[in-house]
Amino acid sequence: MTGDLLNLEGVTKSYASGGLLARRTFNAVDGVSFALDASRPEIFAIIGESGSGKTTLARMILNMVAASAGAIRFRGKALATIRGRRARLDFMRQVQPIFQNPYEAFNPLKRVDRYLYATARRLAGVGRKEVDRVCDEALRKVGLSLAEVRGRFPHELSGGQLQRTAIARALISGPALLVADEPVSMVDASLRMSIVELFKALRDELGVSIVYITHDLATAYHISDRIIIMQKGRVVEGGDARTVLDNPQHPYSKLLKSAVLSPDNAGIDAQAATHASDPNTVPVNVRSV
Ligand SMILES: Nc1ncnc2c1ncn2[C@@H]1O[C@H](COP(=O)(O)OP(=O)(O)OP(=O)(O)O)[C@@H](O)[C@H]1O
Repeated sequence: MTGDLLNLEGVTKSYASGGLLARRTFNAVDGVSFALDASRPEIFAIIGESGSGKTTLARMILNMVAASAGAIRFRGKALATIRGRRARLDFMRQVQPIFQNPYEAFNPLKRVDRYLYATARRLAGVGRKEVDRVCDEALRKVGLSLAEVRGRFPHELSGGQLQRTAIARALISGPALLVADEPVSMVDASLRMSIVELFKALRDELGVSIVYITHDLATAYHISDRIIIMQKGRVVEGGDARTVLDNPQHPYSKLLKSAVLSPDNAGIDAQAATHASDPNTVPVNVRSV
């Protein structure tokens, strides 16, 4: 397929802040632009400290929150124009979320296979007789099987197994894009690399693109094709992951780099760079890098 899978142009999200008497607005996300090519599946990392706007951006890409300005297009269609149940379901089939905490994503009182079955039946429209096979296939793509998770409650699986199950669930509808918001930060450090390695396999074997949101530079360096670095809602630097992280230009990126680079350090985060702020930073259009 040619053209952009995902295209963001000047995407901004404003919120009100302050009390009634000192009301003002601030931009949680401020003029972010980038595009993913439909013909080249990739892992695109969005990196930044807490409060830099990553989750807000993810929620806009998932069409859970509307942008205040700018446009997000998926396969050429502006998300703002998606109306009605059918169009929403169609979008959800193609763009699936992976959330940070798998124990929050699954109700503790509900068996996890119920989620897989419901997704297969309702979202992917799988017939009753095919449900087991489809769920098993999705689980096998993440290194599990239906036999391993059938009848289990969330607490009966490890954090890593549960996050894999969440990824399997996201794969059932055959999405072209996964938006993974801090998908390994609640997973044991020893299992993180195996889950991010799984993203690489999904990219290479299934052709799925992944927006990987993280403050963990080690995993981002290890698996990403391209990255953007966000600070206070703005993109301060972006481009090829290795190029940016090997030779960062922005003071904030330089501090991030000084914190981590080895995959063995997969727990070090970006918070150390909190003070590398430069309020005069000009937003970067990643298309041009
Ligand atoms: N619904 C909202 N109303 C008001 N402010 C909000 C809302 N959602 C987010 N914010 C603010 O927007 C800014 C960006 O938040 P966001 O959660 O996107 O950052 P983040 O980079 O994902 O941080 P974290 O890693 O801690 O989740 C923060 O200052 C946050 O307080």
